[in-house]
Amino acid sequence: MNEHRRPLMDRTLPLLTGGYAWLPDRMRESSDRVVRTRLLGRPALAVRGPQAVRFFYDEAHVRRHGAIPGPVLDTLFGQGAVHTLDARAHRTRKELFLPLLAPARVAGLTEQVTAAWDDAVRTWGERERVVLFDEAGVVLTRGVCRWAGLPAGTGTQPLARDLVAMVDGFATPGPRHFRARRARHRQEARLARLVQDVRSGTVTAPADSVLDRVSRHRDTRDEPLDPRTAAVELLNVLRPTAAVSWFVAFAAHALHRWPAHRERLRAGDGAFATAFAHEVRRFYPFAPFLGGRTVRDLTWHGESVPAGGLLLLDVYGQNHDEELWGDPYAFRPQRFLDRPPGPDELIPQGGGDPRTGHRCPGEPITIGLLESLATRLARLDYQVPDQDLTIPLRRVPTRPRSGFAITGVRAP
Ligand code: HEM
Repeated sequence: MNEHRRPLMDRTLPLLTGGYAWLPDRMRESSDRVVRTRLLGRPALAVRGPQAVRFFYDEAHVRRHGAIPGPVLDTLFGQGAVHTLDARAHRTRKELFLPLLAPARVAGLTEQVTAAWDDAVRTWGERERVVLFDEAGVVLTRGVCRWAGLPAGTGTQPLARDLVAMVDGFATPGPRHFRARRARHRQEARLARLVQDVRSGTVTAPADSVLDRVSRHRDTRDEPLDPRTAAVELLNVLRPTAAVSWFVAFAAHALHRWPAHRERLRAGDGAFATAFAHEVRRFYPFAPFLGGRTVRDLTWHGESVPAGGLLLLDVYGQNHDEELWGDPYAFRPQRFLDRPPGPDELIPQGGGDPRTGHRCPGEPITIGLLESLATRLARLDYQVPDQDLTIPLRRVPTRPRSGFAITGVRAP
């Protein structure tokens, strides 16, 4: 087809400097929501829209093995993580994460996190200034460690800092990236020792807890995970749960800019809390796009990419696509009260089926945590002092620059 139409310049550098806007800007030039480009030295095709989601998640089209750059594995996901597996190896490893979808597990984690939140809030009144992003990271880490069965007394604050650092530094060269690498190295080593202690019986993991399941999990060769890989997968539960702190800071930002939403949250309107959580995840930027290696020559809407290239799913662009959302740059939770999102429409945590594909198994947890924490935020009495609340789109992952500081907290 037309893949040899013109030489493509590698766009890795513009991507690193352009951030969230890079792909949507290129998409704007296309009438068919498809962009041919070159990334990491490979030809690439970027697509968007619910049909494109199904195209992207078809295993006959895309494999994950070898798709994720080393610097992202060494910071965000970990070498050998579930994210990098395909076919039977993926489904076998994914079983480890499927219990996370169960409503009872979601409720259990939400209970632990909200208890940690309520404890923390009682101390905020004594402090001159509280940075919500930082505090939420600690609260979420405390809650998820208890829920996952980690032994008490494993210094929550340093762990929270490391979990947040792993996410903060994955997409950037420089000091943030090296902090992320060090954080991962430290925590993988520590948690690998913990898994060994569980296996040797020195530490008891509560039955059926995440720690217990990771320690006992057997892969396709019916062997336990090596301790380092077990630590990687344990971190694949702890780290993204701590990362909900990004959405907590965004929720605070939304309540500050559009305070009218406070009332329905305060009143405990559950359907509205769900809609609010969806709108926070749609409106605010987090994952810019997803990528996989093409297993054969592929054509989408007349544009082609050869086998061995990259297929990219424009996550941020799709969550702001005018055709899907009508008024994508309006923060309007009501849109999800009028109509719940189709599974391949709202894709901040990927698309398709989390049971068989790579979609995030932590989506119900994220929604549950956001519903509860946004409601608690709406009920909290605080002031928002002068600070830099801009959310720079060139920074990945981004957040309000100040981390969202509050003062004069009065717990309910
Ligand atoms: C801050 C909120 C979160 C965001 C924005 C997020 C986003 C994502 C995205 C974009 C993917 C990749 C989907 C794909 O490759 O197709 C993913 C995968 C994954 N997420 Fe999340 N996630 C979040 C929270 C969570 C939570 C709370 C957990 C677990 C407790 C979790 C566990 C995972 C795992 C294990 C995978 C790999 C799934 C696979 O490859 O099969 N995530 N997430």
